Amino acid sequence: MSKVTVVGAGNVGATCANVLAFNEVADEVVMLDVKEGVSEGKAMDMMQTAQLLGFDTTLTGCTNDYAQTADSDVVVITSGIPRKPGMTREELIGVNAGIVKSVAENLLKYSPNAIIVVISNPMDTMTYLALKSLGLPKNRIIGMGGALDSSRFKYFLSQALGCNANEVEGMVIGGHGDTTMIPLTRFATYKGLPISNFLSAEKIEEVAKSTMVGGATLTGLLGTSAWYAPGAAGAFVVEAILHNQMKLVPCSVSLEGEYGETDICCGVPVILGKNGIEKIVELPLDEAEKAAFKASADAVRKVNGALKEVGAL
Ligand SMILES: NC(=O)C1=CN([C@@H]2O[C@H](COP(=O)(O)OP(=O)(O)OC[C@H]3O[C@@H](n4cnc5c(N)ncnc54)[C@H](O)[C@@H]3O)[C@@H](O)[C@H]2O)C=CC1
Ligand SMILES: O=C([O-])CC(=O)C(=O)O
Repeated sequence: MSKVTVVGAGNVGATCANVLAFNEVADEVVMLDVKEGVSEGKAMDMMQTAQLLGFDTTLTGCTNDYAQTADSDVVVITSGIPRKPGMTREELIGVNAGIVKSVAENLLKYSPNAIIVVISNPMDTMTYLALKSLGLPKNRIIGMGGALDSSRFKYFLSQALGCNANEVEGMVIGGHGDTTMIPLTRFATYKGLPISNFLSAEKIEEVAKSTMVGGATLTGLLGTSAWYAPGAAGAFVVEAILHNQMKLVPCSVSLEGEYGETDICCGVPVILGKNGIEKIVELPLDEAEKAAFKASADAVRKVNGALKEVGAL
């Protein structure tokens, strides 16, 4: 029996739980939120789609009752506030650091062997906080950002190419921030061929810029940040772990010398399998890409510095 807990049954958490159930990724999905009745209500609503959609996963909800999350294989943390138009993700640190820390500690009490997927923003810093405060091996702490950013990159590429997004390959590494993301345009392909065969340098630059501000654009349109693709990206990462898929996915992970960085969680390609991070994959970056990664890591490290100021570390 496989079990996944999703903490935070708001926009992202509920969507993630819904995708996990619809795709029968786990036998059991538990949602937990502090808002009385919300997780229970959303779980019941989703369970009433089971015969319509034809899934067997059992969904339950609870209000802050961590006993219900016991023995989860994977836990997903989405609790915390989202940004509003005009804000950066980094501005959320003051509120979200305390929430993520206490949620992670509670989860671990009941699921000591769980792999932890952090989604709450600022995600790289929240992942670093989980790593530092829980003291777990680094393969079990995974920040979700790159899966989403890469999916957006492929969307914008497919729009520019006029093709289906499944026909393109592309990855985004670096921090999950408006200015820290690095869409790897040099490695992006359309049917295995470099995109530079099909798109002008200006168009490729435009795609990269749209990708980087993808979350901010949606926040401007929606009044709060996005949830369909973020929830699906969370479920995608959970599935790769739980089903031991050995997929290559950019995730925010603890770096110990890889990409020239230490004491930081930042987005790099990793192989995801039953142990969480099975391997960090080092790409042959050129000088410009290396410089971009260093600048991105420096910016993430600066935000991590604020964890002390807000009393989280
Ligand atoms: N890493 C990524 O790629 C993405 C990250 N996010 C982040 O995910 C987080 C959630 O976003 P949304 O779901 O849109 O927000 P939301 O406001 O819809 O949901 C958040 C939920 O967390 C709950 N919550 C707050 N404190 C809690 C606690 N101590 N224990 C349990 N539940 C608690 C709230 O009651 C609420 O239901 C935000 O920080 C957002 O910035 C959003 C999209 C993508
Ligand atoms: O934009 C935000 O604040 C939420 C998020 O991380 C995303 O959608 O990429």
